[in-house]
Amino acid sequence: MNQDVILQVKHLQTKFRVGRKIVNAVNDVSFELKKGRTLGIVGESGCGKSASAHSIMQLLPRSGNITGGSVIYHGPKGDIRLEQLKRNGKMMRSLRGKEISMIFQDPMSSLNPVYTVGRQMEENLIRHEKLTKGERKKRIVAMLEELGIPDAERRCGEYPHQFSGGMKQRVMIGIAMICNPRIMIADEPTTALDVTIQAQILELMKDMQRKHGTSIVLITHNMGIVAEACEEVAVMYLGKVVEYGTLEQIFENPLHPYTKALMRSVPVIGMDRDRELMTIPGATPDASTVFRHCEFVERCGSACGRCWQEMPEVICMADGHQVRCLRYKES
Ligand SMILES: Nc1ncnc2c1ncn2[C@@H]1O[C@H](COP(=O)(O)OP(=O)(O)OP(=O)(O)O)[C@@H](O)[C@H]1O
Repeated sequence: MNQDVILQVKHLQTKFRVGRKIVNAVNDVSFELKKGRTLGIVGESGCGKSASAHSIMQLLPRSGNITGGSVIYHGPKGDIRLEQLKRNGKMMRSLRGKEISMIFQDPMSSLNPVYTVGRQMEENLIRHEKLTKGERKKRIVAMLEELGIPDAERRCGEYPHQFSGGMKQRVMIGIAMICNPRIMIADEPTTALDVTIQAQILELMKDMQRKHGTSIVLITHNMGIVAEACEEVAVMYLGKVVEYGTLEQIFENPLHPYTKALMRSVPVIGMDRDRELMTIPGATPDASTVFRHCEFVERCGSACGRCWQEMPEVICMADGHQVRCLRYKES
């Protein structure tokens, strides 16, 4: 095993039961998170990004279950198989918020409106650290200052509705970072924010990473955000990782037609001004469909007869770049 890897997801499978249907939300997903780096998980809505994150954190709802594969956390006390832990067992509770934290897309629904911001930041400290009330207050104020929230001492006594959207998201980062976790999973942390604030929040996360050495999994549907913030990238489509590599590999030599389509769908700094932004035709199929051929075939501009007959396996290039496509050379 590579010493630099902190989290290893191998052939993970997660299914949801919806009535009599089985939804294959995560279907043979593998990736590695390296220490102090940011892995981007990117793909359209419904491709299984959040289900992957919730599987790692053991935060799946009752209807969801990990049915295969493994999630190995290389922690300070040795390796822990997270998928084997009870969702609310002692070990998982001791890791969640302390060593592995998560920030969610919508701060409004994640922050509790009836508690002050300081009280909500204090919760993780009470749970995981042996500190006096005064020491906790000091840590919270220092964290809010680090997050660029002016007048931190006073503001930690205020309620979420007294904060702007961007400030609320800073608080969410504060809650996630207060115990200095080794891993932070950020699920679309900037989606609800306008573009300037988005950039500030991303910069702030990178800042925190530089200062604290945090490893980040950044979930997004936006290739522009991947380009700005990530070092490694997993592109997901319908529960599978269809392309995986370093940022350079993915951006300089995209191999999967879906990755290429995603890139054409967002403006990226430096792109030709006259180039039109494209949408990907069609919609993601229902995740309960059982496929015997490539899941992307109906939306793919490069598909051939074989693509309708065979399920592509992962192909690994000599430089480690991976793709799940029969036509990656031709597309
Ligand atoms: N609680 C649930 N019950 C049933 N199906 C679910 C549940 N949560 C997610 N799914 C299904 O699992 C699949 C993956 O969903 P997931 O939320 O992981 O996608 P996503 O890529 O995170 O999308 P988004 O960007 O919209 O958050 C989808 O088909 C979705 O409908």
